[in-house]
Amino acid sequence: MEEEEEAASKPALPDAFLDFLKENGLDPSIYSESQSTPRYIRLKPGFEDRIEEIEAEIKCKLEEVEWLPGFYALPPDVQIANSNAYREGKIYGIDAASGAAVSALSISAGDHVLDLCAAPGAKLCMISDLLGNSGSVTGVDVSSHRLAACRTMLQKYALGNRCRLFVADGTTFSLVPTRNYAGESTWEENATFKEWTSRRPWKERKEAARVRKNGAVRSGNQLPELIYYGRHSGVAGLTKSELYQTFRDSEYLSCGYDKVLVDAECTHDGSIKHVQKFEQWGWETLQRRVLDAERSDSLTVLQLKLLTNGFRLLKSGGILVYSTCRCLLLFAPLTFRTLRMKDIRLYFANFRFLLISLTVAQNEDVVKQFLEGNPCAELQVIDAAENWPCKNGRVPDTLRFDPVTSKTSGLFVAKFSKLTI
Ligand SMILES: C[S@@+](CC[C@H](N)C(=O)[O-])C[C@H]1O[C@@H](n2cnc3c(N)ncnc32)[C@H](O)[C@@H]1O
Repeated sequence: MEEEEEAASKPALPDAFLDFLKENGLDPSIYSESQSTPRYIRLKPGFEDRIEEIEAEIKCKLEEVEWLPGFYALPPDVQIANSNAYREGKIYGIDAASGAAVSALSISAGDHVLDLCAAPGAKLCMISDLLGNSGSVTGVDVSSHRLAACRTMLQKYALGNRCRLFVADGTTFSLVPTRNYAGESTWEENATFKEWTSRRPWKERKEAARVRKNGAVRSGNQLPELIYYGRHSGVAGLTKSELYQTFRDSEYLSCGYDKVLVDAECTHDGSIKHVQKFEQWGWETLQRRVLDAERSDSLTVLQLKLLTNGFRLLKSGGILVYSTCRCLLLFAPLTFRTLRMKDIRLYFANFRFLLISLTVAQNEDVVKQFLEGNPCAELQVIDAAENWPCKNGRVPDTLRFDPVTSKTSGLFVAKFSKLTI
C-alpha cells in the first residue's frame, strides 16, 4: 500500500532524466506539479451544441476554460485522436496559453493576418477560425516539412479557404496581402495561379527536388515557395509578378497586414513535456539545445530579426503579437520550497541561473532592443488578459504564463501597435 502511494506520488520522469537530476543533486519533485497540466482543445465555432456528444465519445467531461472562449480542458491522459469529433475536425488540440497569444491579436472580420512562424499550425488554425468568412491569413515558415504538416491541418479542419502558406525565411519575407479575395475567384487568360491543386507542375517539382538534393538552406534571395492557397485567399487569378510584387518600406504602412503574429523559435526549456522528449533525443541534445550559450545568442538575434521584419510588414495602426514558449521563471520559488541549501547551490550552478537569464534574454531583452530600434512601435496593454491566469513580465505590459500557476505549457506574450509618426 505504502509502495503504491509512493509510486503514485513519484513523478513519471524518464529514467535518464532522473539520473541526470540525481547526478546534479536535484529533487525530482520540482517537476511533479507540471504533471497535472491539463491538455486543451478548441471547439470549432458552430459545434457548441455537440459538447455532450463529444463528452460521451471521449468518456470524459469537458471543462470549459472560463477565461478563454471556445477552449476546454481535459485530464492529460485522455486520448482524443480516435474520437469522431477529432477525426471530423470538430475539435483540435491547442494549449490555452497559445490560444491567449492569438486572442491578444484582437482579430476582427476582414483582417489580413500574417503568421510569421506558422508551423505546425495550431495558432494559424485558430486565426483562420476567428476570421470566418472574410479577410485572409498568410502563414510563413522556414521549414518545409513542418509547413506541410500545417497544410494538412488546415485541410483536415476545413480552415484553409482564406489561407496561403509560404516556405520562406521570416526575417526577409516581404509579400503583402492580396486584396482581391472577395467572392468567387475568376482568372484572366494570363493568370499563373488557377485553383490550387496538390499536383504541382513538373518544373516546380524539379526545382524542389534540386533544393532538397543540395540540402540547400533557404536564402533571403530565394522567392518564397507557395505550398498552398485556398479558394478565397486572393491568390487564384494572379500572375506570378502580381503575387511576388514587392514594395518600398514606406508603402507597407498602407498596404501591409492588419495583424502579425511572431511566435518565434526558442530554446526548449525544462517544462515536463520538453524534458520527456530529450529521453528520445539524447541528453547531449539537452546540453546542446538548452544550455548552449552560443545557440541561445544566435536565437535571440533570430528572434529580434523576425520581430523587426514582422513589424515592417504591419500597416499603420496594426497590431503585432510576439510570443515565445519560454516559461521557467517559476521554477525558482518551487525549488526553494523543496530543496536543501546544498541542492540550491547546485541548482544555481546547473540550471536556474543559466535558464532564467536565457528566459529573459529571449523575451524581455528582445522586446527592449526592438523598442529601442523602432520608435513607431508601442507596447500595448492586453485588455483581454484581465482574467487570464498570468503574471506581468519584467517589462511593463508584457505577460508570462508560467506552467504551474496557469496550468498551461507556459508562454511569454507582448503586444505592439504601429504608430504613425
Ligand atoms: C514555436 S514554433 C511556431 C509554432 C506555431 N506558431 C504553432 O502555433 O504551431 C517556431 C517556428 O519558427 C520556425 N522558424 C525558425 N526560424 C524561422 C525563420 N527564419 N523564418 C520563419 N520561420 C522560422 C520554425 O521552423 C518553427 O516552426
